Amino acid sequence: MATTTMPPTKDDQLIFDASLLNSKPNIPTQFIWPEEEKATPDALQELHVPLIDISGFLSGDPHSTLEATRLISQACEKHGFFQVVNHGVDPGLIEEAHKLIDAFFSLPLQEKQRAQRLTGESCGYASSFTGRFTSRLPWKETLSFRFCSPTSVQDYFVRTLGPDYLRYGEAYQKYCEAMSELSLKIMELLGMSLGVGRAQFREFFESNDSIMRLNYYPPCQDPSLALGTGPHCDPTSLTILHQDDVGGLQVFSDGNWRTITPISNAFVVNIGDTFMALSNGRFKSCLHRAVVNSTCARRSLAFFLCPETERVVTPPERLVDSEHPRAYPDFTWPALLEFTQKHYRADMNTLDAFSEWIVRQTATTAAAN
Ligand SMILES: C=C1C[C@]23C[C@@]1(O)CC[C@H]2[C@@]12CC[C@H](O)[C@@](C)(C(=O)O1)[C@H]2[C@@H]3C(=O)O
Ligand SMILES: O=C(O)CCC(=O)C(=O)O
Ligand SMILES: [Fe+2]
Repeated sequence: MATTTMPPTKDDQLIFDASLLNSKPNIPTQFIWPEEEKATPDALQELHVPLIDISGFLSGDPHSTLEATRLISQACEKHGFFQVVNHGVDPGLIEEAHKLIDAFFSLPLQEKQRAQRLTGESCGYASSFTGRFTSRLPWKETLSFRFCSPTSVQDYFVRTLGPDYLRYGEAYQKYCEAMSELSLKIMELLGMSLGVGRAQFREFFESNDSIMRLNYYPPCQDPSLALGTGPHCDPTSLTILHQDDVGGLQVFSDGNWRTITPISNAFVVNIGDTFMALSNGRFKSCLHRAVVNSTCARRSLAFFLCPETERVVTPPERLVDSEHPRAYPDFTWPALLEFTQKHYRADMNTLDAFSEWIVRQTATTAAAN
């Protein structure tokens, strides 16, 4: 199979510039995924999951709340994935957030690089992950930023890119606030589904230190060899994702990759590793990936709910007993984040690898004292 190598830049750091790469007949080898991870035709089958209507729960209807918690338990015990509709988020906010993805990623590369994500950092602009990994690169560009206060997003855009980007800051600040509110409501439902009460996880995440990511997947001339986002479980707690109408998200369920067809009025929700640990392993962290296509660019908006930095991730007592011993050690979110940025490439085994790493670190520290 003929492949090209990545064009080197002046400081020898590889750059993913899709408009240049796309004009070549073949994709660079760094973007070719191994046979066992590539997109396969069976993944074209749809994953059948109920759309959870949360309007009844939001307005306090007990019957509808009970039904929502039943469906959520089923989905989270199985694959950690569901979709919500009638969520109350303003469609105009979502539309604006998608428009600004297009506006940002169509800027010249040099302008986007003013927000360049530094090695080991989780925020900023990343054109693929060329500086971080040398193989199995994702065919995408991303912009990630922190949401932790009523002005953090706004401040990020203005500080990093200048006052001309205030419009972006304001729009994404509002979007993150809506996502944070929605995720707290979902935390109430998750608490009820796990039988630990409505307040348990809502209080835990009330003041959160979350991450917002804009994903932009340019068309790829050979989509059967590449992946937009490789198979992974999100290390974060809960992901609320809105995909545009192009499609590309796939979830692993019952031993197969399955497609999640976009629904414009729905949010895709998935459990991440941190919540799997909080639930003592009862709810599964969702294994997912995104494929690319040869004709049109795809966008997705991902809000990753994360605990405040000093909060200890430990399951409620009610979820630990002799039949369900502790599945994971206590940790803080920054320790897991650092693990994924500096020591381990996030995949389907991140939480187990991290748990073993913590246990080893603790033993080493104890031996040294
Ligand atoms: C192709 C990829 C994108 C990703 C790195 C990966 O190899 C597969 C995991 C993805 C992940 C998950 C955790 C973090 O959100 C992230 C920034 C990371 O370090 O690994 C993402 C990367 C991404 O989504 O862009
Ligand atoms: O774009 C998508 O559909 C998935 C993105 C994703 O998994 C991520 O950003 O962690
Ligand atoms: Fe993800």
